Amino acid sequence: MTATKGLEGIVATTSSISSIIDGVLTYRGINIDELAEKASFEEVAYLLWFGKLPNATELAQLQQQLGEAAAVPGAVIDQLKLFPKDANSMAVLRSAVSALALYDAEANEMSKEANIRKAIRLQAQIPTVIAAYARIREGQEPVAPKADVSVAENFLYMLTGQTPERIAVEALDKALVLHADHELNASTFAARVTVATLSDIYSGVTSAIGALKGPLHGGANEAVMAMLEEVGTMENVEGYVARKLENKEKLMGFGHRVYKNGDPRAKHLQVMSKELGKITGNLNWYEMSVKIEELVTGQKGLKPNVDFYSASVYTSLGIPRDLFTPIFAISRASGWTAHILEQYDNNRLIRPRAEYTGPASAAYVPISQR
Ligand SMILES: CC(=O)SCCNC(=O)CCNC(=O)[C@H](O)C(C)(C)COP(=O)(O)OP(=O)(O)OC[C@H]1O[C@@H](n2cnc3c(N)ncnc32)[C@H](O)[C@@H]1OP(=O)(O)O
Ligand SMILES: O=C([O-])CC(=O)C(=O)O
Repeated sequence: MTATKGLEGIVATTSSISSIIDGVLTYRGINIDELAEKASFEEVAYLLWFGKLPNATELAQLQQQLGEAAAVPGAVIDQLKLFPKDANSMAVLRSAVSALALYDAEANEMSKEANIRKAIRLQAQIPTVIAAYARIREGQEPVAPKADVSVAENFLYMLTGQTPERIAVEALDKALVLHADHELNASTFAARVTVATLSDIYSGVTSAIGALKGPLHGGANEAVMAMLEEVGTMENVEGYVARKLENKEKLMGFGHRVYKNGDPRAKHLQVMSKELGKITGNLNWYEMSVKIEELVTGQKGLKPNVDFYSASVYTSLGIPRDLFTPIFAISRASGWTAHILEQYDNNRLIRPRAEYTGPASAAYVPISQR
């Protein structure tokens, strides 16, 4: 038995939800480039869950279900109020999703219908929890969700209490489409491993949030913004990149386990970053990002991944840095739950082996002799 570090190249399951073939990403066979231009996040969530694009009635029904489910139990809001005000927002989300299960009468109901209802509830409630905590920590009351607006609009509305600009809603919606699913990424794998024990969907999503939080995965978008803030101005870019490369340190938002010739989602976020920078009158983050890309790709051959330009996009939308990874979770909740449903449909316990590297045989030494 020989281990493959990081399971690189190991095909661990079959899935019909999304594919990465020759660097092309599809959701249910539809190219991400087309979805990014034409589909709403709700259409994409429907596509991931049900395997086909919704017709107008099906889409309206899903939008209604999401709107109606968006309010979270008061007990969960009360718990958010008890959390430290300086807690990590992904840790808050992980705890809150776990808490949501306690107030869902169907939490441990394992029928397919119940699991679809819970997937929709989770999708609807995750943005509410994130926005509520963002306000609570600032000493403000949470804003109740609207029942008749998109996930993107509702999130921005709940953050500020103001109706967001159309352009902001469109940008966030597109970002949600781009992040919705990505084959067997680490957080989705974590979700599938958890529910393959026949544990419940909340446990699967809680595991996934824990995995997404790390800076080698979803947490990279916050690390990118931290880098841009540290660099500060265009004049500092060259020195910063040179230092990082010289010290063999990672440049956040670059590289990918699967894409070696570039992440097809990055170009959409780059365009959005530029457009939003023009609208806000601050192209600094975008221009520094372009310069960093030029240097890192030129000198190291590494291409930006989905997290790289999303950092400047979210900053231009006025979103605080520590909500970037939670926003990723809003989107990826659709993919996680689609994968959980798929896992339940054709389940087998996921239990690989480890190559043992410890001593072959060791004596038990009584405690008095150690
Ligand atoms: C949504 C997402 O999860 S996208 C990924 C988000 N994560 C990041 O942006 C963090 C920065 N990137 C990375 O850490 C990595 O590229 C990962 C984790 C994404 C992929 O990791 P792996 O597939 O294990 O690649 P690995 O770490 O083996 O890298 C291969 C080589 O490229 C280098 N490399 C990879 N990414 C980077 C980077 N961002 N900066 C500098 N060097 C890098 C490695 O140091 C390694 O060099 P070596 O062969 O000289 O030792
Ligand atoms: O697939 C991966 O390894 C990481 C990634 O890009 C994602 O989850 O979107």
